[in-house]
Amino acid sequence: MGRRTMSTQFPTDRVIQDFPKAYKSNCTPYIQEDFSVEVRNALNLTNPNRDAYICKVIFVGDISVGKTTIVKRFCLDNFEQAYKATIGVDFEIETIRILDQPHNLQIWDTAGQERFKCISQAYYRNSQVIAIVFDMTKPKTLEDATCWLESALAVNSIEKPFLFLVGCKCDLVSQKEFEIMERSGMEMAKGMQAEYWSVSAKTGFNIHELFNRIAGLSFESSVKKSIIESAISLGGIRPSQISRQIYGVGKFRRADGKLDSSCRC
Ligand SMILES: Nc1nc2c(ncn2[C@@H]2O[C@H](COP(=O)(O)OP(=O)(O)OP(=O)(O)O)[C@@H](O)[C@H]2O)c(=O)[nH]1
Repeated sequence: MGRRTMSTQFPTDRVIQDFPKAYKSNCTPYIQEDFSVEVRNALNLTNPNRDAYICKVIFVGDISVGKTTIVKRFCLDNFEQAYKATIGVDFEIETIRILDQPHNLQIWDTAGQERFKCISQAYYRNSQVIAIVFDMTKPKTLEDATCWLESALAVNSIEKPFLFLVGCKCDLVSQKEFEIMERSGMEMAKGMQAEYWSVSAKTGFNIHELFNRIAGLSFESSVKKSIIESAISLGGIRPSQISRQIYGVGKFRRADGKLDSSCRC
């Protein structure tokens, strides 16, 4: 289980005050650059002792691509060189303080082995964030990413989860290979309407940045959802008026800065 810390002793790497940025601004469908005014205003009115917002995050991808190692690097800050296959699923929970509110990331690390797929699929439901991991040294694992996305979406009850495509083990490739794989990964991510990240669980490159980004986007979405739910319960809004922007709906910004018309929304 991940590090649990009393709210008064939060480690600084678990505190977010500014909206976390994407790895590459031209490879994300989530174009928001700051917490919205409505979210900041709502938090000012929030009971400081309210329960933490909760976000379920699942990691999927081929066998041995680095899912467990990414999660362990973030939660425990360690790196295990020896490979131990995940049997079914593993679970970690990490609390991040965002704009002085606790936000719990429930992180589900699923098995890449085919024989465990039936078990792990049962845990895909209600995932606000789906992170599909591939191994930057193995192009086939990037090709398989769309299958992982389809199976994760097939059983997910959240209409528009945030999608991340994560290239792991970037410490093992040469600069040229890195550029080639990153370009392929970014193209794939764009087709999936996912945000792209290159990371190394060994060196720690981009690990905290990735999780902070996941936390920031999901927190904003959870607060907006609770604002709308309160408005519905007070009778000020009809369910049919609920904004489609609550979950991971977004637009791609093209290199020229314009919004891509191929977005899902
Ligand atoms: N050099 C390097 N090795 C890594 C990195 N990430 C993972 N590994 C190694 O790759 C192997 C597989 O990593 P895991 O995290 O167990 O892979 P997994 O995707 O969880 O695998 P399954 O449980 O079978 O689905 C291990 O030997 C790790 O040490 C990385 O960023 N760099």
